Amino acid sequence: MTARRRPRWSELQPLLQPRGASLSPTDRRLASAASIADLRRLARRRAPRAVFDYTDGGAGDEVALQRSREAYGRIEFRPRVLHDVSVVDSTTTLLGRPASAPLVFAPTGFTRMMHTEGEPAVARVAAREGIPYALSTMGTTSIEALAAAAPEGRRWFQLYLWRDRGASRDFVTRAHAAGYEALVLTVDTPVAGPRLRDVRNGLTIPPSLSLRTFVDGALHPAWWFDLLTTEPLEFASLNRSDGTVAELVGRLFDPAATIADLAWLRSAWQGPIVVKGVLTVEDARAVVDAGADAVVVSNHGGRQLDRAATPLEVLPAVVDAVGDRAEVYVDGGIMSGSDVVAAVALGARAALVGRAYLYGLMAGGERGVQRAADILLGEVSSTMALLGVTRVTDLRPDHLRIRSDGR
Ligand SMILES: Cc1cc2nc3c(=O)[nH]c(=O)nc-3n(C[C@H](O)[C@H](O)[C@H](O)COP(=O)(O)O)c2cc1C
Ligand SMILES: CCCCC(=O)C(=O)O
Repeated sequence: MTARRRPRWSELQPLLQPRGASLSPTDRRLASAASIADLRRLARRRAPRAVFDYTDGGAGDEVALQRSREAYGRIEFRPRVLHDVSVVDSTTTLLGRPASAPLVFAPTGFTRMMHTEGEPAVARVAAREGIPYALSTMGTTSIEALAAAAPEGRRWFQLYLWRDRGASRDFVTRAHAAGYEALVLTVDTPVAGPRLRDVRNGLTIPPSLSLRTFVDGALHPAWWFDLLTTEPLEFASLNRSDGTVAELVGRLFDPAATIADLAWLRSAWQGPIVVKGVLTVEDARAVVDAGADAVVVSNHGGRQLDRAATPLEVLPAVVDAVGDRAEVYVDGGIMSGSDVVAAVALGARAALVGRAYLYGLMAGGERGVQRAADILLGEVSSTMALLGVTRVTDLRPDHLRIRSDGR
């Protein structure tokens, strides 16, 4: 009979080490995030309140923001079983070029305020994952620097029309010279939406030092340290501009822009034009008539006109009206890959996400954005498989129904 040998300490040690012990604390936190909602919780802890609120918040009473999210909660899937789903292909084409999934990283202003790695981090993840990313006119990385950071990526440039039309023309010229593939003209921001959280927090761009921001920063030292050790924000379009978001919009954006400006843009830009911020069939028809190649059904993530229509609800009518002449995308409130699949089943060619990747960025820079992309793309594939669908083009409205009881 052999005696039972007592295990040696060296053999036990690996079992006693916490899982992922070789990872940095940030990586460990990110690895424990199983959903975009988890990344949001991490983001809330790391970022100063004013920065988190600017990202997370909406306009007015945030009714449009809430409704945009709730619309996805009303989706009930109708899975089809006993279909071979051993290989799921989430690829598609957007504006005539391949994308690994029907997903786009939406343009977001002041991204380096959320984390100093900023727009280049977002662009690198998008390039790695084979999805397009739109740099904002209000971005904090120049058009050229972003192109250098992700030369192989699908880069779009989002245009706000300036009062100074010479400056708008310059952005178009620079975007072309730097190899951007498409322009995204955002049309829902003639004036700033009333962002009440920003008013209450006293947010300025760049954040300015006051007792309130000092305390906010002191409570979030990691963010503060990063900010102090990198260069000041560099704007995509401006050398520098200070003020509240509403002041910047009032000073720079042209509230007199009309459909004639879209016609001008059509003549000035040879590549595809995406018009972002359409919420009615009438406007969708008008912008496609004026030369748009794609429209984004969007209420700007509930950040502009509060109680504006809910994008997912408007989507099918816009697809019916212009879907044969233009690609139709949707955004607002998308927090999972299954939301993306629902939007595609209802006729969207792609879904844009803003906050989903920004929560990742705030939680852990580029690695956090990568985590957000992994979560979203993984969920797109698993939702398709569970629905019994292996190709994006096979997603149809009859894969879901919309519950009217709100549960
Ligand atoms: C912090 C933040 C900044 C934004 N900045 C811009 C911008 O500069 N230009 C623009 O067209 N849209 C901007 N948007 C709107 C997004 O492009 C997109 O429409 C919206 O985020 C979609 O909703 P979601 O965040 O719920 O995904 C911004 C959104 C957020 C959250
Ligand atoms: C309003 C202009 C600044 C960026 C932006 O579009 C947003 O915060 O939603």
